[in-house]
Amino acid sequence: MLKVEHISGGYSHIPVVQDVSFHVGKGMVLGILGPNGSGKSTLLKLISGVIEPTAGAVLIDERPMKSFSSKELAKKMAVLPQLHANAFSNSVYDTVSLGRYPHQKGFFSTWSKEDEQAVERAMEQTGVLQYRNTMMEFLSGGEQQRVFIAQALAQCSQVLLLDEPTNHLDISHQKQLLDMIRKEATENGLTVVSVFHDINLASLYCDGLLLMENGQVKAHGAPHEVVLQQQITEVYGAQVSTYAHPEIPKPQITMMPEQADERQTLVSPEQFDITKEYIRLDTRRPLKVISSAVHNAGMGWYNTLLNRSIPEDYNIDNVQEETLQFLKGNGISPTNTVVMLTAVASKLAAVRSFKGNQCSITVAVTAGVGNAVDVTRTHERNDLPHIGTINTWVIVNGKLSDEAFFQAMITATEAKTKALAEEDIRDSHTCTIATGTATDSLLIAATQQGKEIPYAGPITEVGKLIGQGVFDTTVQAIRQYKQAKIKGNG
Ligand SMILES: Nc1ncnc2c1ncn2[C@@H]1O[C@H](COP(=O)(O)OP(=O)(O)OP(=O)(O)O)[C@@H](O)[C@H]1O
Repeated sequence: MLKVEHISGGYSHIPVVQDVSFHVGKGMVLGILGPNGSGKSTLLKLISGVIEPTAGAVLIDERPMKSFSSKELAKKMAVLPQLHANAFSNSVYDTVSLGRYPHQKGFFSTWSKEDEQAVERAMEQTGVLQYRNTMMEFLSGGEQQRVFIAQALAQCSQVLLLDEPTNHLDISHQKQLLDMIRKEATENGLTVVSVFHDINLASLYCDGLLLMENGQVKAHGAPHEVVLQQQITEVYGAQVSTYAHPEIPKPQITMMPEQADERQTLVSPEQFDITKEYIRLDTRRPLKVISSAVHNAGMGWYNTLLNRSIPEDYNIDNVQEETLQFLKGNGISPTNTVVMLTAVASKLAAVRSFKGNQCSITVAVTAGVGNAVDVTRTHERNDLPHIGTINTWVIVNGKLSDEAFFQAMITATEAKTKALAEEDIRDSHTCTIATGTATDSLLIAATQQGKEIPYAGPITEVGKLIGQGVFDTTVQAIRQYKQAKIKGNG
C-alpha cells in the first residue's frame, strides 16, 4: 500500500532523514519510534509531502506520490500533525468538516449526504459528538486532539499518518483512540503510520515498528524484534528492562530508576513469627517471589509471606474471599502478601538457614504427609485431593536471574521428593514411595541484592544449598509431623 524507498531530506539543506526505506501493507499499523530529534516527525513530513525529499520516493499503490494532484493525494492520505496552530475560532463540527475538503467537487462545492455521514461517523468514533457546537478554544487539550483525529478520519483516506496521536490523552482515551484506529485498520483496511513516544503503546497496537536513530533506521520489524532491552537502552540512552505483557504476546519495557532502595535485607530464621495461626515472615524490602500459593500466586514483589494453619474442615471453595477477609481482619495488606494454607499446626514447621560463600538461604517447610501420593501412579485413582500438604519456602539472600528462579523450583522439588523417599513416605493406594501430596505448594523468594546469580541448578552454590536445605528441612518437618501424629496433637 505505502512504500518508502531510500528517502532522505531535511530543512534548508540540513539532512535529517537519511536513506529510509520501508513498506506498509493495506490494513497494517506501523509505529515510528526513536528519541527526541531522531527525525520521526521529519520522516512523517517527507512521507506526507510537507517537505520535499532530497532523494528517494514515496509510492502509494505503486504510484509515485509526486504524480498525484493535491486533492487526489488528500483522498489517499490523511495527516494528523503534531501541532495545530490554526485550530481556533471554529466549532467542533466545522473543524471536523474541513476533513471533507478533498471530496468537494467543483468551485461551488456542495455538501453531500456522504460528507455528512463521514463527519458524524468520525465524531462518533472519537467521542466528540457531544461537543459538536462548542468552539475549539473551549475544549481541553485532549478533547481538541480527538477533534483533529476526527477531522483526519472524516477525510476517509486509505492511509492515515499520525504524529503522537495519544499526546494529551488520558489512559482511557488513549485506549479508546488506539482501539478504534486498530479496528479501522483490521476491519476496514486503513493503513496507518504513526509516531509514538510511548514504546509500550506502540508495541501493543502496531504490527511493525521502525526505530529511528540520528535520522536513520536502527531497527525495523515486529515488536518482539525491535523492543529489545539492550537496543532500547542504547538508542534512548536510558536503562530499561523488558518483560512480557501478562495477557497478550507483546513485549513491554519499564524504566530502571537510578534511586533504587538500597537498604540491605538479609533473611534468617529468627525473623519468622510462628503463632498458632500462621508462620509469617515480614521483610523491610520486598522480596521477589515466585510461588504456587493460594493468594498472590505467580511472580511478584511482596513484603509478607504467610503459611496459614487452617482446620481440616476448612471450606476450600471460598478460599479467595475468606483469605481476603482474614488478611483484612488481621491488618495484613492483601496486595503485599503471599498466602499458603496448611492443615499442619504451625509449631510443626521446620525453619532453617544454610550458608555458602556467596549467598545464604532460609528454608521453611510444613509437611502434612498423611495423604501423600506417588505422582507416577495417580492416574490409577479418581478420588479428589485430600487435605494434607507440603508447603516449602526457599528464601535466597541474593539476586536470582529468571533462569535461576525456575531452576531453584526444580532443585527444591527434587530435594523434597528425596526427603519423602528417605522418610519412607508412601502412597496409601499404591504402597509405592510418594513423591509429594496432591496439593503441595512451593515458593522461591530472593532479596535481589548483590551480584546476579545466573543459575541455581544442583551443582551451583545456591543449588547445593537448596538441595541440602530443602532435603534436611523437609526431613525434619516430616519427623515433627510424624511425632505429633504419634502423640495425637498434629
Ligand atoms: N523546521 C525545522 N527547521 C530546521 N530544523 C528542524 C526543523 N524541525 C526539526 N528540525 C530538526 O530536525 C531534527 C529532527 O527533528 P524531528 O522533529 O524530526 O525529530 P523527532 O524525532 O520527531 O523529535 P521529537 O521526539 O522531539 O518530536 C532535530 O534536530 C530538529 O532540531
